[in-house]
Amino acid sequence: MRTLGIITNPTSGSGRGAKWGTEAKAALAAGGHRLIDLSRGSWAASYEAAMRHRRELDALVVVGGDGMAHLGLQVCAERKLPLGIVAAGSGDDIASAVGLPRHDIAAAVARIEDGLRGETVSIDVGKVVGDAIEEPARPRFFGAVLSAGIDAAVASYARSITHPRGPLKYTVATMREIPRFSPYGVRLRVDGKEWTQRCTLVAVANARVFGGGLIVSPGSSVNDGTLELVLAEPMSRLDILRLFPKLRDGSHVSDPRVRFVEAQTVEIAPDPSGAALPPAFADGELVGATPLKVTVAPRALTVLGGRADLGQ
Ligand SMILES: Nc1ncnc2c1ncn2[C@@H]1O[C@H](COP(=O)(O)OP(=O)(O)OP(=O)(O)O)[C@@H](O)[C@H]1O
Repeated sequence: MRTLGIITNPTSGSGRGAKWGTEAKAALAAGGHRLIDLSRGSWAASYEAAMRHRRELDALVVVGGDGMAHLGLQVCAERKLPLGIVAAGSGDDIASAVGLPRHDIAAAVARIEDGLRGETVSIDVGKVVGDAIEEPARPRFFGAVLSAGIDAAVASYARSITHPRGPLKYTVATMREIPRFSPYGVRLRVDGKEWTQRCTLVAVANARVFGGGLIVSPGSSVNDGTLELVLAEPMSRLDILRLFPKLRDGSHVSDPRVRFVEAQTVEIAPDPSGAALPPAFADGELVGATPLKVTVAPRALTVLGGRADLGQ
């Protein structure tokens, strides 16, 4: 018998989170484990409950999408506490990056059981420091991608509105943000080399995918010990709309306006040569305003039942 913390989120997966959370708890309890339910009324309150109880746990299990995996990362990374992920969100980029099943509670719990018997994978995570990182999780870790470009502006507006709900929120936010777009001014310091430029997209990728399967950084892998800076030069609004569909298969790699730079450390700061950068988002969650410093924390997270193919 193991002591497992579990965090569920009723809002995950367009409202299916409560039902899936109940199913996951029942399946884990049937395995004979002692469960401590650390779910609270918000992401921050659940995080704080998990931090208070983490020393009592053999592992933490999160049920939901990337927001919940992002929560689990904060508690488990660099602490040798294994993380179990029951992927039940709209995107599940982190679960996909470690080859875990989606929307299949029995299969996800079976992987957690495999993990408790020793089948685990250790992955890199991004570690973010900065004065404006949102409380309570500082420094902030991420599993998939951190972005402070046009997609972060869309995410930021989507977060500020209550209607419509679900994926439609992002359509509304895109329709609002693209017409207002003007290239951002950014000062970058990448492994000690510094420059300023204007850009459309500035992202730091640990995994290949973000935004529910968009292949923003095809060359990334969550166990290669590096991050990739993804930069897109200034573009017209029409070209941005043309770029987005290319992320579905990663074909933007052949666009000369998009650059990929392998890095251990990336510092992102606003620069007056262009429009103000939006606040950064990572794994779909608000991280906070720039300046931010991102470093790679190699193999800092152990995922139960993760596979070495890592979703490539
Ligand atoms: N207890 C809670 N009550 C309300 N909202 C919560 C709670 N816990 C987390 N949240 C928020 O709910 C949002 C959605 O969660 P989650 O990411 O798990 O699902 P999703 O959006 O369906 O999946 P994905 O992020 O993979 O697309 C997150 O932004 C998270 O901060």
